[in-house]
Amino acid sequence: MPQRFSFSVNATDGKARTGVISTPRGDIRTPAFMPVGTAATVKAMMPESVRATGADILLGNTYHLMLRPTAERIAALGGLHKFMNWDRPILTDSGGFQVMSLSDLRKLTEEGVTFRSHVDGSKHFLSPERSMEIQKLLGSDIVMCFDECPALPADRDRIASSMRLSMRWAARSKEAFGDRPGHALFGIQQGGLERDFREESASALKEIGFDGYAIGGLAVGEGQELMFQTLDFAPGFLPEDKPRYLMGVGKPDDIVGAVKRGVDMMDCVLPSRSGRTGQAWTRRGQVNIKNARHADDPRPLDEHCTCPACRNYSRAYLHHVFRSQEIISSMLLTWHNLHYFQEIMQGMRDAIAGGTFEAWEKDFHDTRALGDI
Ligand SMILES: O=c1[nH]cnc2c(CCNCC3CCCCC3)c3[nH]c(NCc4cccs4)nc3cc12
Ligand SMILES: [Zn+2]
Repeated sequence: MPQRFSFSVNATDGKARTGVISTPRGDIRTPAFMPVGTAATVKAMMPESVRATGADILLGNTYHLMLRPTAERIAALGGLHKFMNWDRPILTDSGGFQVMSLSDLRKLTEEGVTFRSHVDGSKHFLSPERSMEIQKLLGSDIVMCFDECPALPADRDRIASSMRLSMRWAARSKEAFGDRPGHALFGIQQGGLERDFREESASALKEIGFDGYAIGGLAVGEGQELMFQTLDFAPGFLPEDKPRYLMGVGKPDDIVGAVKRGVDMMDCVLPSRSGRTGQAWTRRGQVNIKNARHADDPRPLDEHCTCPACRNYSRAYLHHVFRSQEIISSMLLTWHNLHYFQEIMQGMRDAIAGGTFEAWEKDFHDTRALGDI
């Protein structure tokens, strides 16, 4: 078991790369999709089920865990891996993004952010230093810098000043992180949709030096076309030999387009959250199991899928348990969606390794165009 954190690119096809991130807690095959484990659980899934879908790594949520049960309590209980019974790699976010999108009564200064908990209104403070301390208490393997993600649309001055604040916070994050062999710290590129600010941000991060580089500030309402337009240049400013993590993405076609443009890692609540709302993602598009058209349908969600939901249950059953708000509904649809997202990642890893990414992408889009049967 390696005691260090390292990344090796094993094959490329155009800008797309496939490789492995080695960590003391196990390998992460890239391109990788990271399921979100918000309050120390991937909702409606046991950890062994998450592993069975093909996940090598999952996300822990600093904002939620610092409020409840607190990072100190998780540390006293042996850390997040032990607490949630997941012994493979965990990436934790810095908490900054969620503070800005979930909490109220926030005050943002150069120092950091003070805010009130959305749980009980108690007062809290986050800064690069406090975020590093919390993520260390949680014991995560990949730590994210404390950054600010500006809401779009924003004018160039706002984008520039926000990005420069995040770069100062990145330097403070690195300083506070210290030297932790086997643990990684990822910087986060900002700069909105602006080529010059993306380049300035990448240069600042490379100067500081990180184990991996995230692309932040996207998937915040700009739409797929503008996101792809930005991804046509933003990853290229980052080091080739380090992992690139696109934050908060996305729908299956967003994920494919991002990998095509050189992204190695992604996270999104979509497969788990939409599973709980009855939305199934399949190779032929989305299936809303709530729709009456499924009530008598004996077929599986997706006859090609090997997940437990598709192997053992009919659409009629899934329709019934969703309508009846049975707990198994969230379990089966979440399992299916995570399984399908991991299948897309495995398909791309194989296609890049075989130099057939273009053909794989064409088949991916043609099949979705057929629509659900
Ligand atoms: O610049 C960013 N800096 C830091 N985090 C970002 C995130 C959160 C990524 N998922 C964290 C997870 C941690 C564990 C709990 C779940 C989130 C983003 N998510 C999105 N889009 C999806 C969006 C989600 C919500 C609104 S937009 N763009 C993002 C941009 C940034
Ligand atoms: Zn399935």
